[in-house]
Amino acid sequence: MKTPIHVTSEIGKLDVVMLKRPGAEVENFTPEMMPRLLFDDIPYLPVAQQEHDHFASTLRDNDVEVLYLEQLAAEALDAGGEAVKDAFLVQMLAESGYAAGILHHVLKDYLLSMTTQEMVIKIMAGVRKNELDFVPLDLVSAAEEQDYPFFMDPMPNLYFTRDPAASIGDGLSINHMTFPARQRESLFMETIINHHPRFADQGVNVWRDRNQTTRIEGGDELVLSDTVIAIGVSERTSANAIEDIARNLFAKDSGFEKVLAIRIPHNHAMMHLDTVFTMINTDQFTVHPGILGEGGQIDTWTITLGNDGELHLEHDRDLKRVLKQALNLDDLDLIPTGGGDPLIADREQWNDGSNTLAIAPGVVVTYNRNYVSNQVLREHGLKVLEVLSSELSRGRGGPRCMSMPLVREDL
Ligand SMILES: NC(=O)NCCC[C@H](N)C(=O)O
Repeated sequence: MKTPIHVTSEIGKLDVVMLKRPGAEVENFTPEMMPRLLFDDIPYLPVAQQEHDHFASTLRDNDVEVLYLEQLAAEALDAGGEAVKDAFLVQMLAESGYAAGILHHVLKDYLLSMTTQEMVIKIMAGVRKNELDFVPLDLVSAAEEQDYPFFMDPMPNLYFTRDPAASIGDGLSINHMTFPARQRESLFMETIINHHPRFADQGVNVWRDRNQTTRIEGGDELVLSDTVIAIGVSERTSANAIEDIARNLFAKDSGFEKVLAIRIPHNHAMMHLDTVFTMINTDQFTVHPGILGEGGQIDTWTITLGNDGELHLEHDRDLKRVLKQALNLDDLDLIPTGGGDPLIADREQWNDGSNTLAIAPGVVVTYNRNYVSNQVLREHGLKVLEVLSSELSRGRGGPRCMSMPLVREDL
């Protein structure tokens, strides 16, 4: 059966992708809230939307079917019926701090007074206290910061559809994310997989669900081939989660036989592996020179299933050697962000210069602002499709972060 999720590489011709058009959530907050919401600035929404539409039309022009998270979520809830919508709301409210109590009921009634699509958009955008004709007088509310403007926080990072879930082979991981600002996001994807007619009962495997305590995010999950995935050991993805998903992939007949764990610095600029390293052709990768130590060294562990049924880990510090072995390549081209100039590399990495989205082998979508890295990619023979990036980049994610491939052609 052809499954609605099928991704056996980072670079196979992209057929179907899921995006989220930035909505009110990307400007519905104060500067004070930015660090907690993992944003470095407040985007100008109309321009962010224009830029995102340009990104989507670049993909459509290259024969990619573009689906939208916000639409799929509403369709899934409608297809599921009253009970599914109710259960979704109960869970979303619980995860927003309202498992019970008067505010649980007030917020639920408010959200249910809308159409399903309006409700989904409202949950994403956040619910401000001044929207409701209700002043809570209970003890829990009294203990809260009275001036705090929200009952339910906005989810500005939703347009980075890459992270709450990751397509791997004929399935996906639905992720338990690291920071509270993003943890509710994966509930939308779980709802879509379970109830949207395009995905429900269509043989989609969930390799790892969101009801886990260990942390993993899609920006750290790279499908290098139909047998190998790379996972960043990062600020957002823990070693325990990597071992857990490796065990599941090996046990569940996924086709994957090798997991390369790659340790990257743990900081906001390099929060995921795909902010510093992406695959762009059968033998070409972008890499931010700042993650490599002396002589291009970086800690990697190749994880396989040992004959004893336990995970077997092999440590190596030579990234090139590890990739060549795992992918059976004689040589490969690690293309440095910013052409290797440390200042340009740091500047362009900050604006997602390493975060390329391959839509076919050797064809990548990048932000236009990273003109040095883009030129270097062209010099290495890549076809580079540039998209607009003044406002979208303020959320600290690039074209790979803003896209969740659902179907790619096999290589
Ligand atoms: N895959 C990615 O690197 N996604 C970018 C996520 C940016 C977002 N502001 C975050 O900190 O989670």
